[in-house]
Amino acid sequence: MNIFRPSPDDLYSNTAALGPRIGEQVARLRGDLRLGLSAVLFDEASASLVAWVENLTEERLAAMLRLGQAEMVVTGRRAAALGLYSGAAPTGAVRLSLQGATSLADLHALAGRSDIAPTEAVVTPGGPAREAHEAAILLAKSEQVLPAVLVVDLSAQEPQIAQLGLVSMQARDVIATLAAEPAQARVSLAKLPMAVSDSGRVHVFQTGNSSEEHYAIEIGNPDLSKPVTVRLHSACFTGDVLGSKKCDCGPQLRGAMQAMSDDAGGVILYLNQEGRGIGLANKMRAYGLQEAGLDTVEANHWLGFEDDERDFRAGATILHRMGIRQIRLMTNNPAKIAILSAHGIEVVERVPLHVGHTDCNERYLATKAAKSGHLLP
Ligand SMILES: Nc1nc2c(ncn2[C@@H]2O[C@H](COP(=O)(O)OP(=O)(O)OP(=O)(O)O)[C@@H](O)[C@H]2O)c(=O)[nH]1
Ligand SMILES: [Zn+2]
Repeated sequence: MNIFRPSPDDLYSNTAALGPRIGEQVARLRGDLRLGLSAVLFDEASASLVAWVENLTEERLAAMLRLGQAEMVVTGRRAAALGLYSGAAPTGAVRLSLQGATSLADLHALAGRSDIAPTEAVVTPGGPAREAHEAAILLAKSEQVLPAVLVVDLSAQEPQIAQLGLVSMQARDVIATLAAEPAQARVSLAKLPMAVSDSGRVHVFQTGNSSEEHYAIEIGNPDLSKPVTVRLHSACFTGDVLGSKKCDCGPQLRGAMQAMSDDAGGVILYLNQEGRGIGLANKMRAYGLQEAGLDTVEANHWLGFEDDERDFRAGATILHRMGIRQIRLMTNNPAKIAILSAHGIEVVERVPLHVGHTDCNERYLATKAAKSGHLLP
């Protein structure tokens, strides 16, 4: 009789499969940093203890400061907003030396919290940013947290820190994982009668190793084998749900749905990239700054973000998964056409979508045309 007995090698590989893969380790890392825990990031020659300023508590800040000289790492955009560069802002992460005692309120103000009093704390540019610094900033952006990180070099204390159960990773692996386009798995699909059309279906896609979800909404019965009318829409809670007059999102969403229903149907890709990818909390901070006179792009920069932090590759991936190859794209944003085309979707036609202009969003739309390349009517 042939009895299967796993060899020691099989047993080892079976057990190894239970352990976290790199993408899963990054997911754990993001979870820990969001909780306000610190984590250890290794690069060429060093180990850095990193924590996001926005999520730090007084107690953990004090514990980090006791370990050694702490530095803050921000983006070039934020460093420029702090007045550290007169010319163009450097790209990527920038190290800042903290001079003297630094409280949590000081760090929050340096990070760009526009809702708290400005700080008297003095900062000066530090040495060149390392991979660990870049990784910590990318992680914060990926969780829609202000890109500002407290860092302590761990060269001396590494064995002591190893006892604490903090997540540790190679910075290079974090950077590579965050740059990769994650898989999109369709987890559910059901019919949904809507005001614009009795026939419609909602597909829910979940993104590998993160809590992100995107939706594809079929309006009517589009023939997916022919060029499909598609709207690649980014979530806007204030516009889509509240009917905000500060942007054109709500009217664009409803206008696209109506046009699809009036024609041969279509697909709305509703990507959860609130606030051009900076999240609702930061979008509201940006609105606060806009009340003080900044435009939509300047406000993003002031908070340390780029003009547009969205990754439209998810849109292309979802279209491929649905078997859609050719589209008529309803948009005024050439960047959307470029990314979809670069990822194997043929945009056979651009359908302009100029609706919802109000006195309140005149400056917003003019700024998008002037600075972000949006096409005018
Ligand atoms: N950061 C930031 N985001 C904003 C602001 N106003 C609107 N948004 C967001 O901007 C995004 C607009 O999305 P879309 O309408 O899909 O994109 P678009 O780039 O305008 O392109 P088209 O509408 O297709 O021409 C949404 O995620 C909104 O939440 C703002 O002042 N600041
Ligand atoms: Zn909006």
